[in-house]
Amino acid sequence: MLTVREAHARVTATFSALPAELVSVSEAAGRVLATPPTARLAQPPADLSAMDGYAVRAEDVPAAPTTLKLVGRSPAGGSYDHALQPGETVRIFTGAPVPMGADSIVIQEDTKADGETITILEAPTPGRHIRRAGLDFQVGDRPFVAGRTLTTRDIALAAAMNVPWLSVHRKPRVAILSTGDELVMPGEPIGRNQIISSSGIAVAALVRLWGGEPTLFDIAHDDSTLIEERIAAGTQHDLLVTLGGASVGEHDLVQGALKAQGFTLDFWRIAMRPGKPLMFAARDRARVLGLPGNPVSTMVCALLFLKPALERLLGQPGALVETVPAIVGVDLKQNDTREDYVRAGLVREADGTLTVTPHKIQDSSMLSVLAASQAFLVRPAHDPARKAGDTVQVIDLDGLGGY
Ligand SMILES: Nc1nc2c(c(=O)[nH]1)N[C@H]1C(S)=C(S)[C@@H](COP(=O)(O)OP(=O)(O)OC[C@H]3O[C@@H](n4cnc5c(N)ncnc54)[C@H](O)[C@@H]3O)O[C@H]1N2
Ligand code: MOO
Repeated sequence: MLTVREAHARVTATFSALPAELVSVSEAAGRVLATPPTARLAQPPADLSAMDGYAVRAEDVPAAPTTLKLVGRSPAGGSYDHALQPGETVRIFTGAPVPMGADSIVIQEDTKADGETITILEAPTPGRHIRRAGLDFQVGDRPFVAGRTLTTRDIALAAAMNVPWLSVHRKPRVAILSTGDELVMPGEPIGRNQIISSSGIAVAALVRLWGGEPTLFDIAHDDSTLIEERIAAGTQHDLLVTLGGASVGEHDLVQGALKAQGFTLDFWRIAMRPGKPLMFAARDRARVLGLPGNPVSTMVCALLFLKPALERLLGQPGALVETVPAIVGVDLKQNDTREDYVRAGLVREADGTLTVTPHKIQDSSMLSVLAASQAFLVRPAHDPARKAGDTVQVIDLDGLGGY
């Protein structure tokens, strides 16, 4: 059996960045940058006032109070186009250009206006309340790097840089195929021995969360011809994810169908729990990730293998999900030969340390336990027995942005 690390390395090695496309800056949040944009203007474009008040020459107001003559106005979006002369002041507003000759702004609270006579009540220091041209960014600045998943903060900056279009990687198109006679979609008529195909819905949501575009195929019942047809349709996508049918029972038909369609099975057994019957297969440019059917196994394997595969398609490194140290709350028995992803509660103590406590039941069919977990406690194969208080590694599920 392969280790998780070996399987991760083999999966990610076969994916590389999809081509770029242009999207409107207003649609670009959450997309992955292919080519970093360049600022097309400086911000601010000129020296601007940071306050509502009066533009002055500091040398005209060596001490307060001093009176100055009001000679004009500079509103945001307008300007006062004469040089300020000795003894003059201009009414100015936040975001408005500072008139030539002025070197400081006195806020209006520190002034008294009487017609065209303005009394300055606080002596300014040169440069006070002026934002210099290019303070935020200069023409030609490139504040982003390729491969960055654009946040709303990035979008604000790119828009301010006067970049209407951004070059991002095309979204990975992922087909999702659930197989099994027992499965129906939520809300459909359901037979006595049937269950809901929850995993297709969950994986489609994960694909969206991780930047891809899912297509949820109709459920394929346990019929090799039908499964083969769906697999053929799946090859039109960047990746086909199959759910279930990966194991060894005679109703587990996905492996056979993949072989019949000319796929080479790279591997189909991983030394992990849950998730042992994970499959990965390739044919030319087509890739199939076969996730095990038990719903918790599906979710664990999606995090470990599907997420990095999508990241690679998006021009990112596709590293294995990171673990962080935590203190285990109970004693743990020695682990066996499979790396364990134990569903667990996670509490952040007042001093910032994390305490992890495994749930009592670890059945890989139990979504209620998964949903009530904040962590996977990751136990390497052959991990020795642990005492309460020992340090272990965990995946912080609440830190995964909606997983
Ligand atoms: N003799 C053995 N039996 C099993 C082994 C084994 O090594 N030897 N492995 C077990 C493990 S571990 C897992 S995980 C499962 C995975 O098997 P499959 O990938 O073939 O999945 P299925 O048999 O089709 O289904 C398993 C289970 O999951 C439910 N399921 C399937 N698809 C969905 C879906 N889309 N949504 C919700 N639930 C789904 C299905 O109804 C079954 O209950 O095999 C063990 N057996
Ligand atoms: O590994 Mo299975 O995925 O134990 O349920």
